[in-house]
Amino acid sequence: MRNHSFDAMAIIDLENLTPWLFWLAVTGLVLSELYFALQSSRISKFTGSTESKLRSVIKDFNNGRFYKPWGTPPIIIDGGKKRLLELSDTPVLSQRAVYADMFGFKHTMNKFNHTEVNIIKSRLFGRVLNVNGPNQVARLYPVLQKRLSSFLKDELEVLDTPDSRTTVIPLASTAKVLSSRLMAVTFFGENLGSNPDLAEALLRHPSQTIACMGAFQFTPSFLMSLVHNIMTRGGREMRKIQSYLMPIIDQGVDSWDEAKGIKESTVFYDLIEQSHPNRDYWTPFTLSQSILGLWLAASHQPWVNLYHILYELCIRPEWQQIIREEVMQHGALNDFTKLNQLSLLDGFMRETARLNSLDKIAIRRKALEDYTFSDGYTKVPAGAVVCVDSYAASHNPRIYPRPETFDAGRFTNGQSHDQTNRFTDVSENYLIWGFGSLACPGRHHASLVLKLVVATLLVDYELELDAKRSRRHWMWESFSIPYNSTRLVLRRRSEPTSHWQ
Ligand code: HEM
Repeated sequence: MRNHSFDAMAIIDLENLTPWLFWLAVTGLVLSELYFALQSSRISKFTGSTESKLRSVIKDFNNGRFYKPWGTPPIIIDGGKKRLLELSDTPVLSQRAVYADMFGFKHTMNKFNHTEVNIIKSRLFGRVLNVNGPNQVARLYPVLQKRLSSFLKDELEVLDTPDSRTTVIPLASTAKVLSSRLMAVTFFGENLGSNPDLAEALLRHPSQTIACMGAFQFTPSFLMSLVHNIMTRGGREMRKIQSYLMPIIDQGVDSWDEAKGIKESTVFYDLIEQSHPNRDYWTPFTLSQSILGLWLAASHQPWVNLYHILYELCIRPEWQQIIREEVMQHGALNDFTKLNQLSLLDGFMRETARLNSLDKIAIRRKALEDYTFSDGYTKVPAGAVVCVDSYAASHNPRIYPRPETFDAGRFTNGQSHDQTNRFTDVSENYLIWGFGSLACPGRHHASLVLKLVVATLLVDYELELDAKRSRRHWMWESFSIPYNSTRLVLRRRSEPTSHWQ
């Protein structure tokens, strides 16, 4: 293992924001908090309440309550399956427009057309990830095991080694780098995916995009391009990624130096092949630009899930033992099909996701024109964002008795009345993947990477939180964001089953 420091890691990595932008944002937030706090108090009570308002502003900032009080809040609708499908699949309620606005894709995705409603793209991604994906990830499993092994040996950022069996690592950044490295293999294969130059760009670009998303909230639109250029050093990583991909797309998959068998199982290969007949539309530039968007989708959620799964395991040591035994009894570590079938591991991950989703709202859509839902009542004006409350769905007591309780066995012991019970299932009572035809097509890839990491760590280590630095997450708007400071203690088990040859 070697000490390794990465500077583009947290989902909103404050160190990564240019300092003056950060302080500008903080000042803007404080002023706006004050403005809204004072505006909401009656003039007659103004002087009496000013002190307490000031105190609450300070308290909010101490508690990490960063948010954008002046933004128009999204319209939250409720509803069953039919309404969720209508929300998800109505073309004028655009998924892409929401994310393009949120992440400033026009800048962060190299001039991405942020108003397009692009069914061609969704179909291509769906076919590659959702239809072909499950078989492909299974074929890549041994390569991923190898990559995980080399990461644990050579790339783990070590904070402390109190004794020869114990290693202390940063939980959030390890989860982030590790899932990026593994996901890179599923996308770009063993050689290209492990190329250190590309791997770093693949790690940094999503972090920069998310940091830009934070900064864009305080940036007048005419300054966005400048801010983006400062924060990303002229879009260096974005251009680097495209410069690796475009020649291969242009010259075809035969020009790509990757072992046979591995190459054909990657997302990149499939994207090139499936888009080939339509190369006039999918030029090397357009396809590589879309891959940047796909990579963002693939990067920013899995690591947060990994963070929470490891955190939950740390505070439930009995479940470490239960899942470890399940993995070992089935000899599942070296057989992805078996690993994927383990119900306790899968149920633990689903329960973690039920209670710890990154976003408390789901199926965000922006109305490209005025829209009235088929009930005739719910009207959405053009430009508004409409969505559902995923927190409420996953805390419905009729579906999940004692919904606040973490019950890791819920999906095997009858304490869930949802019709689905798998981590990767899509359900109206479990919206982490969204719903309808645009539900996350990459969930099988995410599940593979998460299961591989969790099972491997459990077989080799006891997991603990470093009590001194174990804060969990803070809220930013509807997002719950892991703390960077949380430390994970890996204690090598006395009888490790050495599965690495
Ligand atoms: C635990 C990890 C992940 C979670 C929780 C997650 C969740 C989501 C959610 C909530 C959506 C939006 C659905 C909607 O708006 O209706 C989405 C979309 C998407 N996700 Fe994921 N995702 C994860 C991992 C991945 C991975 C690994 C990939 C790629 C390999 C991926 C690819 C996509 C794509 C392409 C879309 C857009 C779908 C479209 O436009 O048709 N996701 N994901």
